[in-house]
Order: sequence, then structure tokens, then C-alpha cells
Amino acid sequence: MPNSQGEPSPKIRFEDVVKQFGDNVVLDHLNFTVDRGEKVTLIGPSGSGKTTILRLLMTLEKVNEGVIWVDDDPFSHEMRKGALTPASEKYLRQARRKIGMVFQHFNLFPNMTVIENLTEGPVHVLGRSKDEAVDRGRKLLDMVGLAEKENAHPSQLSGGQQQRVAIARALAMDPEILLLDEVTSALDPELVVGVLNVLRDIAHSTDITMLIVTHEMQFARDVSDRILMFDKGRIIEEGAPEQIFTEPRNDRTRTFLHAVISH
Ligand SMILES: Nc1ncnc2c1ncn2[C@@H]1O[C@H](COP(=O)(O)OP(=O)(O)OP(=O)(O)O)[C@@H](O)[C@H]1O
Repeated sequence: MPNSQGEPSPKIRFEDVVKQFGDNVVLDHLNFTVDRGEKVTLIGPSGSGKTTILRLLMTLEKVNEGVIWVDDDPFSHEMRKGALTPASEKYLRQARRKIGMVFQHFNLFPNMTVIENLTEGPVHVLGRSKDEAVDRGRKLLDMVGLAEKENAHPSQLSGGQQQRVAIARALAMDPEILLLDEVTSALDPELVVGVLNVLRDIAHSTDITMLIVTHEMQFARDVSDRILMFDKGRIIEEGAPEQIFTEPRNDRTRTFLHAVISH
């Protein structure tokens, strides 16, 4: 949707967002935007607040101050009687339909087959017909290289295969925004490549807006339009991957990248 200057508005906008747990200020008056279709990777030391940003967007946490906007609509809040009011559960349920997330632990439904995992949401939440959901589920399984596994149960798959099913399951809900939180960090090293290849294809071939938390720096470099470097709940540097990875301006970015890449 264009704004009053005729420019497209951002897909996601954090406006002065504060998130704290007790006295621990995890996000400190945070401001940033993500454009439509943009792929943005959040990097930074452990505890700098990256996962908290994704959890706020998944509505698993609530902001203490500030407002999150998606498509120029309030996301963390709703408009009541002309005033922004913290969002109700009902409002949040509707708002989060635009957003899909893949976690470190894939959390597939263990008693369902792979294809049932993919069709459950589209049928029961989006109201799609079973045939339509199965048809789309098969296409997505093909895309993640698991067409022949549709009748398997999750326990019969490797961790990497389960994670690829989880990615397909998130896409089956047609999200406008996809959040990826350390999706390969629980996997054995030999399974990481297959998952990253699938995600690389998705990043390059879809216009889904993606917000990514990863320690896989080569992957971040390949897929990201922009990198945000966090420290203590603030963005201390941002830029194109080439700039951040080859000539970081901030000393803490340089130290962080050195530690991660030489790890
Ligand atoms: N539910 C919670 N209750 C209390 N403190 C929390 C909670 N969730 C996160 N925190 C704290 O918030 C801070 C930021 O955590 P967060 O997981 O967002 O960091 P991160 O940058 O994603 O770190 P990592 O790379 O280790 O995942 C940490 O100090 C963490 O202990």
C-alpha cells in the first residue's frame, strides 16, 4: 500500500519497541523496517534480542512499549475508538495468519503423516478443500525434495528431512512473511546443507518477506538483501551483506563476525 508520498510502505515496521523481562531490557526503543519481499537477516551475540523479535511477530510475546506495524496496520495493537490499544487474542489470531515460522525444533505432529502435517492447517484454519490442500501439499513436498515421503511419519525421517517438511508446512499456509529462527542449529552437520539449499531456493524464487536468524554466515550472505547487526537490543550496524561481511564499520560487528566465522 503506498503511503502519502506515493512510496510503497514497508511490510514490517517496529516503532520504538521496548521489550523487557522483569528488569532485563531486551529490546531498547527499537526502530526498523523490512520492505515487501525483502530478505533480512538478524545477526548478533547470544542474548542480543534476535529471537525475541521473531517471537513478537509470532505473537508469542507482547511489546511493553511501542508499536509493531504490518502492511501499515497495527499488529501489536488494535485501533479501538480511534486509539491504539494492546491487541486482543482474537485480533492477534487473525493478524498472525500472514506470518509463518520455522523453529529450531520442527515440532511436526508426530501422529500424522507428512502430507497430513501439510494439509491440517490449510483445511482447518484456512478452510481449503481436502483435494486442494493435498494438491498444494504435494507440490511443496516436491519443492523440498520429499515427494516420495508423503505417507511417512515424522519419526521415519531424518532431522534434515523433518525440517524440510516443517518448511513446506509453513509455506502451505501461504504466509506473506516467513520467520526462520536458527532452523539448522539442531541438525547434524551433514544435514544442514540440504535444508539451507531448500531455503536458498525459496528466498530466491518467491516474493515472501523473510526475517532470518542464523549463525550460518555464508547462507546469510547468499540470501539476504540486508543484514541487521544487534547488540544489547539495539541495531548497531546495518547494510548489504557485501558491506557487512567485507568491511564492517563497527568494531563489535567485526569481532562478532570474526568469532562466528572462525568457529
Ligand atoms: N521468556 C523469557 N523470560 C525471561 N527472559 C527471557 C525470555 N525470553 C528471552 N529472555 C531474555 O531475553 C534476552 C534476549 O533473548 P533472545 O533469545 O531474544 O536473544 P538472541 O539474540 O536470540 O540469543 P540467541 O542467539 O542465544 O538465541 C536474553 O537475555 C534472554 O535471557
